Amino acid sequence: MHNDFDLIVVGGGSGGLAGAFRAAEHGARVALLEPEALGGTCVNAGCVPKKAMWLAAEVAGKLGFAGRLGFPAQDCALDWPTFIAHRQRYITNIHASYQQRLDKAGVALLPVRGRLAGAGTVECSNGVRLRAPRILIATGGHPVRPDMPGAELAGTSDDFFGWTAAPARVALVGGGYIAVELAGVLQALGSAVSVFVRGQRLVDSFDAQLTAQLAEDYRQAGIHIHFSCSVEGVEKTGDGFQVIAPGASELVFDQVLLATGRRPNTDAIGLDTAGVETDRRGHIVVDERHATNVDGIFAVGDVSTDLPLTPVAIAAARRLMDRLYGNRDRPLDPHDIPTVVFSHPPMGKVGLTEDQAREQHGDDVHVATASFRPMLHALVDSPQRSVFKLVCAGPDRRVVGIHLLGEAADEILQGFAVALKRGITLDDLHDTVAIHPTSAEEVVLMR
Ligand SMILES: Cc1cc2nc3c(=O)[nH]c(=O)nc-3n(C[C@H](O)[C@H](O)[C@H](O)COP(=O)(O)OP(=O)(O)OC[C@H]3O[C@@H](n4cnc5c(N)ncnc54)[C@H](O)[C@@H]3O)c2cc1C
Ligand SMILES: NC(=O)c1ccc[n+]([C@@H]2O[C@H](COP(=O)([O-])OP(=O)(O)OC[C@H]3O[C@@H](n4cnc5c(N)ncnc54)[C@H](O)[C@@H]3O)[C@@H](O)[C@H]2O)c1
Repeated sequence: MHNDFDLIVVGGGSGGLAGAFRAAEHGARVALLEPEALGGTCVNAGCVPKKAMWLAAEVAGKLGFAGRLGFPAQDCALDWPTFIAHRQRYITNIHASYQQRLDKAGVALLPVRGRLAGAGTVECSNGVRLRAPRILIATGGHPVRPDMPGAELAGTSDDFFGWTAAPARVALVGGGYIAVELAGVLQALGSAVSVFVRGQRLVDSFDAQLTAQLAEDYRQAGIHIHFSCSVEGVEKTGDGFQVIAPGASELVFDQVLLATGRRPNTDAIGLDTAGVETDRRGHIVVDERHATNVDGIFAVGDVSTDLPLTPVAIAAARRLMDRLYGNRDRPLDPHDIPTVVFSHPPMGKVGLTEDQAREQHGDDVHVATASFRPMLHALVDSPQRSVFKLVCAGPDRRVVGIHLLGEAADEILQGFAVALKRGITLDDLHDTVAIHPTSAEEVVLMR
């Protein structure tokens, strides 16, 4: 049977683009199917616009300190339209850069939706059928709305990125990455923020001691967090929206955002036709080499059972293409993946939390913690505290977890994540001379 391409990639987000580029580098003839803007969630409605808003919020926080440090007081309110023009120009440049790179790499970019029509065949939304011996599914995911009355009155993170002003009163439903990140941004940019969390703590995949401090930092910043509070619906009132939840009956909001998780984009992509297996939440089941149960069909990124983070999608796609076309087989290690919540302050982790370490190593766990005020916060007498924590295990006190909450945690973690992966011990950290005065030095000084 005639093949049009060596590889068809369905989805031009983080994973799909990385796979298309790497396969083309190895000489494969690649078609990339993407009906929307290049870059997918990360570039258009995720990491990139979110980080831009986070940076604006950081600047707002610093401007708030300026008056207390002796700088002349000034109006710190953000002019959203101006900032958004900068944000979107940055994103447009990313699109242009991807387009140029695809052209240079000889990848055929087709602005269509794809669906599997049997092994080796993809049917495009314009009716064209393409054939290739290998297909990569990288269709990502979308926000879910809980099944409750009035859910359609609320927005999601996708809607947030369309806003051109900070609403005066915002409710966020959820206690995960997105709820915590958007709560911090909106409060810093002038909204009065309430967060409704079903459970008893924020981002519960992170260390409990750090998330408790983050909740306290948010409380000090004026954010109202309602823990153990299940939202049962949203209603329109005279001048806004009400969240139906215990203790919320008096509260009215201008906007309600649902940040209650995401689902994979697996509907209508022909998985049944091709016989591709999914798990109970609809993610495509892949093995450690990102192969599905069907020969020649692979999946990476949020559509798969992998951790839904951009660098994971990219690393998985590159390694897959190195194996398929470059004769180099290095499966992605799913352990010890560093990750940061862009809260205010940011919170990062790599490896095991203290609880996980105790489950795996019993009593043979040593924990070192530092809780301190970063210098700028001490200078302006702000109550915000940093909490850093090392989790070590075994007789040689190998570092199995690093947890950082505080200014610059997002930038500090990456280098220490390399060290953890290389198997360093607490003694190795103590043998390293500190850089003073920094927050990072606490990592090598903690006992
Ligand atoms: C608000 C928010 C903030 C985030 N912040 C971070 C962060 O700071 N750091 C981080 O690491 N991760 C972050 N993430 C997660 C990150 O965005 C995702 O893990 C990443 O984008 C997944 O990449 P992907 O390639 O799997 O899917 P996506 O980037 O979602 O790309 C999928 C692409 O497939 C296309 N597509 C869908 N169906 C079809 C079809 N049938 N045919 C053709 N194309 C199709 C879509 O249009 C889309 O462009 C964030 C996510 C959100 C929502
Ligand atoms: N900085 C980053 O790297 C970053 C930022 C944003 C998103 N992401 C990725 O995207 C994924 C999705 O983010 P997210 O925040 O949507 O999901 P999440 O899984 O982090 O959090 C979902 C939250 O919603 C709550 N929830 C679920 N159903 C609910 C309901 N019916 N009512 C009330 N609460 C409910 C959960 O308890 C949880 O607190 C993350 O897991 C992460 O991998 C990463």
